[in-house]
Amino acid sequence: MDIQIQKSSIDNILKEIEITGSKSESNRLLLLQALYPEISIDNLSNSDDSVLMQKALESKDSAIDIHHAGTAMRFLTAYFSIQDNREVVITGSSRMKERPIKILVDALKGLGADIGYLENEGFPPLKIKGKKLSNNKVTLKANVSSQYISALLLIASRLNNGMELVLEGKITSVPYIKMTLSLLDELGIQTEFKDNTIKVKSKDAKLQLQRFTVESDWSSASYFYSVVALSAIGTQIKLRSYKSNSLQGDSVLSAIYKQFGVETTFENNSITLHKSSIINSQSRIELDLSNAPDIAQTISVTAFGLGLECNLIGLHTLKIKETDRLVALKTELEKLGAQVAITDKALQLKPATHIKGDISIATYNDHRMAMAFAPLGLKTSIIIENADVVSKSYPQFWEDFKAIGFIIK
Ligand SMILES: O=C(O)C1=C[C@@H](OP(=O)(O)O)[C@@H](O)[C@H](O)C1
Ligand SMILES: C=C(OP(=O)(O)O)C(=O)O
Repeated sequence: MDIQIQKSSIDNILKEIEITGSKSESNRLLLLQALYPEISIDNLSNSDDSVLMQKALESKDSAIDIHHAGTAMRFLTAYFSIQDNREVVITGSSRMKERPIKILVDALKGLGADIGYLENEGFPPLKIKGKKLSNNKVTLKANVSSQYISALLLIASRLNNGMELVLEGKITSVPYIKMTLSLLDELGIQTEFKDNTIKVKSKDAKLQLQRFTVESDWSSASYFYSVVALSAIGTQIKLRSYKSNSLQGDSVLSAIYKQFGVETTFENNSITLHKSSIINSQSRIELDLSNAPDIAQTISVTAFGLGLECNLIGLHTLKIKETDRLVALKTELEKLGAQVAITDKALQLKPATHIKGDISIATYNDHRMAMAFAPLGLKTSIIIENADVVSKSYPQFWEDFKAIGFIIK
């Protein structure tokens, strides 16, 4: 379903939105809950990816289809590798079959796992024969996706001798690794991350009953940051339920969006975003997003909407996400009149003086393409193709967008 967003504006009355739980925290906690049933989880994400993760963990089938859910694919590969005497085929969407998994599979095989490729070497679908893993030390490349590392860490405490991971190369998406380690620490699983080595102690005993409340999703909050940045001075939106000491790396939004004139106030488990200043059109946005890749699309579109120059680096993981996000961003921003240059890891946007109207934005089965471009409805009338892709991480997105004042047909 395509939708049309008419040129809209947000009034000055404070709007409040409750955003679903973090997809990253939820998918980790679901896997940990399968390993340690003493865990209970509040404010679980209602995203497609978390629903698919939960169903896969509950399923007794020998065939699992994880659709577009990358973290779920990687985490479940590790999980099924240690399910003794169970054989599973895990597959996904056609895009999932193009998203590399060899680094993780090689690491698991190094630990003793039995995993085979059913189509192309290095890519899903995989056939996994679960067994007890005999080794505990493995070396892997850390500059392609942190999801491989988190997948290993999540099962590490269930191995007889724990796990020692030696990470090669520049470690990417580090906050996601730290999130995994923090959750293990909260469970009383001992971990150590020093230089390029991570150690996790084995924990076979039962845990004390543990109740976790998932913080709301910061990547989803980015679209409201963009809305406030593109709105008039005085515009405010309140988002629940967030905290200042987040486990999510995308909470860096509160610092980044100051450059777009948006101030963030933390109070009683919520954040209020407030457009407090107009940004000089000569200013330039320069960011390294290797620790926060999921907000690259939002930031590029905000900068374009404000007519600012923007240079983003550290984008090397974007090519293997739901789509090649670098190419998708360039193609769709240029339809609107932008001038964009990309490499395999960087994006440069020239300051724009005009935004074309009634342009139809393709979304490439990527939720973040749909949500990142939507705030441009404050500047022009825009069409978002296959708008229901948002359900991958944020099923209520369009309802919430209407609730803050967007006119959607
Ligand atoms: O571990 C996680 O929950 C995630 C890690 C990141 O992936 P990469 O490490 O591949 O960049 C991020 O892009 C993804 O949306 C979620
Ligand atoms: C990259 C993402 O998800 P995944 O890798 O889990 O498919 C995302 O949500 O932006």
